[in-house]
Amino acid sequence: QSQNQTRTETETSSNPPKEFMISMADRMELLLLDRELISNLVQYAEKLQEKVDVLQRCAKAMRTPLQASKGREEEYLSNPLHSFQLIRHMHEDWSHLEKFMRQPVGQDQISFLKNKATKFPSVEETEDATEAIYRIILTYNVQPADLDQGLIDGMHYNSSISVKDCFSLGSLFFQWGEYGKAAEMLAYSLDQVNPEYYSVYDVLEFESSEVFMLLARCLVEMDMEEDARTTLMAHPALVEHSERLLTLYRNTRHVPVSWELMPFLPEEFNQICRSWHQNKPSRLHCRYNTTTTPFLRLAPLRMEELSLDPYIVVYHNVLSDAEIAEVERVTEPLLKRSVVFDGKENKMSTSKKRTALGAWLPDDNMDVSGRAVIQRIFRRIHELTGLIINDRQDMQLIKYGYGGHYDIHFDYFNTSSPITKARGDRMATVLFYLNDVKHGGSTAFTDLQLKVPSERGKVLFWYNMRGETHDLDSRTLHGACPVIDGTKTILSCWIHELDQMFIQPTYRSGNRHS
Ligand SMILES: O=C(O)CCC(=O)C(=O)O
Ligand SMILES: [Fe+2]
Repeated sequence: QSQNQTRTETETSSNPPKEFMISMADRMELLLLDRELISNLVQYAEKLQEKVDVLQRCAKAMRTPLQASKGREEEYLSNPLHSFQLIRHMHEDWSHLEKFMRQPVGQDQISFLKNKATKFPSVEETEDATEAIYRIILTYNVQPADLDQGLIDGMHYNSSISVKDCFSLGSLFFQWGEYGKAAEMLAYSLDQVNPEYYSVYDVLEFESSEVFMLLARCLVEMDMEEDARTTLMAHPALVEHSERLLTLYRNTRHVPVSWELMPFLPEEFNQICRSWHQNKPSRLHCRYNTTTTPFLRLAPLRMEELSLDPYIVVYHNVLSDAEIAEVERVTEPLLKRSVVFDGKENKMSTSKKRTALGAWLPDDNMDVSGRAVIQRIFRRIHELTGLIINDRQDMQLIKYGYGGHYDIHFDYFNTSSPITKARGDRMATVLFYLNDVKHGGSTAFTDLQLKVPSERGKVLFWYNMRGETHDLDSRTLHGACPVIDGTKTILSCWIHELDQMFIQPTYRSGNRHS
């Protein structure tokens, strides 16, 4: 389980990369570019076709006068007119034709394509996009055949998937050591091969033998050597190498990438994310909270208790549309990918634990109106929870795109650090959902079998510690399910225990650093 990312991490500030998963506008740009390039390709083909047409006409024009010569060449050449024609034609025409044949065609279209290459997604961006689909497939248990029909978690998306898409997903599953899923995906990729497109595969440098080899390798990893042999034997180019390849795969077993570089999506968590998971019916109720603070007597908020132990409640309609819009406006320029130190590569890299953009609030560069809305939200948190909100409160806006998720984690640190020494650990969490997510993106509490969908204006509040003892409560293990459709924006605010020292009768440090 990962620990929450903290304010102390360094963050990259260079050229902001495109956010294809999060930003519809960035994806739209790609789609429009793709359309432009397809018309460019059609234009290029037309230019080539014009030349082909002219060449065919030339061949026909040159062939016609010779037609009469077939089988009676001597007679033909005894005609002085024919002889003259032949000599003149051979002297002049072929050199002109050579000039024409050499003339480049469609150079403008080739340059156009080349110049647009700077706008193509990078290797990293493409990996991110593939990993996003990997998370959706794994969490929502999407079968390859479902993917082809665009069926995800019980919803129909009007889409399908190509051979190359399947192969690239299969390769990622393989890299991450999910050999069974990889094999399913690769086998499905082979089913999708369309003989009509053989020449297209050639141009796109797609070798079906690569799919067969990777599939065989997965089967070896799963100790299914006989099936691996059959797979290799099924490809004409691999038949004679099959034994050598099998020995190679047997002797060089695959090492999946290190677990730190992979998302952690255990089955217990995934099951809660899926649409058929229903929270256990509780006998807890929904009521208006008018008691926590005097403010609530004037403006009661609809409150729903989700769990009494640990204490988890939901409030509805806490933030107004104007407040949400204001928070989003002031945060937009601050959003960055969170990065963590990757010990293996010895560099900062984007975290696979949480695939989203984040911004710490409030920020020094924020305008007056931005600061005001953040302060108003802090006050609202106090009114809801009755807890003391420090003026150095940590609050983070998190924005997830498709496939965006947060690995299961505890919000407390359970380590000794300057923050925990000064303010204690994170005793409670307040989570504001700023939008409705069309599909996916719920918050899931694994141990409690509890799912909380992202719904605009809703606030989730829970204690990470037991009330009496301040023992860290491991039942609060939770994460964010991958978003399937749309984006998800939340505000996370963590309330520290030592900030409460004047309102709590006694303080105990609980079961720390266990
Ligand atoms: O996005 C979510 O639903 C969960 C966020 C979360 O766990 C956190 O910010 O600590
Ligand atoms: Fe959390």
